[in-house]
Amino acid sequence: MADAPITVEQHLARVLEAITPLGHVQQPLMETLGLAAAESVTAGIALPSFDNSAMDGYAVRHADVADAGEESPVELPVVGEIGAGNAQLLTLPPGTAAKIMTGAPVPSGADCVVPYEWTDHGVARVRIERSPSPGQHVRVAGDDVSVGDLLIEEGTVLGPRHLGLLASVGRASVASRPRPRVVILSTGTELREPGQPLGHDSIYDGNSYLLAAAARRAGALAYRVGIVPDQPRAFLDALADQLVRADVVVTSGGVSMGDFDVVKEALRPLGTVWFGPVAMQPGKPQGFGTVGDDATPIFCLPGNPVSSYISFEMFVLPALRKMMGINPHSRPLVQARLTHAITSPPGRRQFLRGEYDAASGQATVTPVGGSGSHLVGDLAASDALIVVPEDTLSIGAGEPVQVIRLDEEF
Ligand SMILES: Nc1nc2c(c(=O)[nH]1)N[C@H]1C(S)=C(S)[C@@H](COP(=O)(O)OP(=O)(O)OC[C@H]3O[C@@H](n4cnc5c(N)ncnc54)[C@H](O)[C@@H]3O)O[C@H]1N2
Ligand code: MOO
Repeated sequence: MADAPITVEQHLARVLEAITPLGHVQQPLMETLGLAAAESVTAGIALPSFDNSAMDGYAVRHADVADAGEESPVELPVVGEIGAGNAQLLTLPPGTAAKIMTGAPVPSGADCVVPYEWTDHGVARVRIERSPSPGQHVRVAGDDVSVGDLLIEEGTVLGPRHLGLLASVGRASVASRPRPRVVILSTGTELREPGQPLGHDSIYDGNSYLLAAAARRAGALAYRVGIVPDQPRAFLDALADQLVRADVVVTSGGVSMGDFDVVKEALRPLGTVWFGPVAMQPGKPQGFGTVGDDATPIFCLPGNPVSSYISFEMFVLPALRKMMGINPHSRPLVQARLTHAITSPPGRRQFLRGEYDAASGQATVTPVGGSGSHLVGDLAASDALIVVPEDTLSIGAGEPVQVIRLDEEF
């Protein structure tokens, strides 16, 4: 007798309950791209940290050049040159000018900068033909960031702009959770590595690439283990070898009703991994539990490639995001109008592949290929999943549907 299927929500809830976020550590900034900050960061210094010039030109006192014009130029002695990172002149005497470069500190006394273009470019003396307004071309200390400003809130997913800001205030590291290490094991005696010759009854192992790439895109470190044949001993040996470097294990294949369903056969006796059907298509046969001394979470995904990938998106991705402290865990649902009618089996939530188009102002989604869970060509040609509820048997063209966009950051 087959087990009664559980819902997608029940399975996801069970998975997320078993997953705990990884502990956080200070990591060098460049290691944290795409990770969530595990601390709120405030500014230890102001930005800019000193008044500095926005132009290459001459630092002056406004009072000395207020009357300068093309017909009435003002001439001032040049008393020094201030470079960015090379500032000796700290105070500008009245009635003088100092050459100053973009980013260099404005000496005390000076209150504006005359760009080169408004002068004769003089070295010992300079002729100024136009007056800046008071403060013009001076970037005032703290006009961007003040000491104590909140720069990054805990939970922020760190992108290039955040890392640039953290570096700009002198932070070399930030507390963040490490990337989960995901070990991917493809099972199947029929599998061959890409690049190797294919027999009359063998196929290439696409799944471990699909899953490893999906894990890496989620921000994890993915370790793709070589193909494991349909022998429980070989599978358990490979698993034992890999556990040392795994925060999560993902297997593909060997979980349905066949005579050689290796993953189920090997893990069921442990009693720590649940196997059963989830009311979805593709992705009905699923396994989830823990293995090894550290109770490492293990996802046993079905071998059909589309089933494997959709199972990853629905269950593994949210788990990885929870481990990384990234919210939301699951991809958002968006609405779109269906361009072509579809049908769906009763009792299972169907995830049809589709192409999403928001260009016309009103979002639409076009089904791509059929519902078969072996259709990798159609999977690659799609960028969205059309979610058809369990009790819906058909949806007409033009009707609204819920869609999961697969390539969007969220
Ligand atoms: N009698 C039943 N048979 C099947 C049922 C069922 O309920 N009763 N469920 C079907 C469904 S639904 C799915 S999904 C599959 C899941 O099967 P397994 O997880 O046991 O996977 P395998 O049998 O090992 O492989 C299925 C299919 O996928 C191909 N495959 C496997 N691994 C890879 C890989 N790494 N790269 C590319 N392709 C792979 C494999 O060759 C098979 O064609 O079971 C149905 N059967
Ligand atoms: O449910 Mo299976 O996962 O159709 O291919």
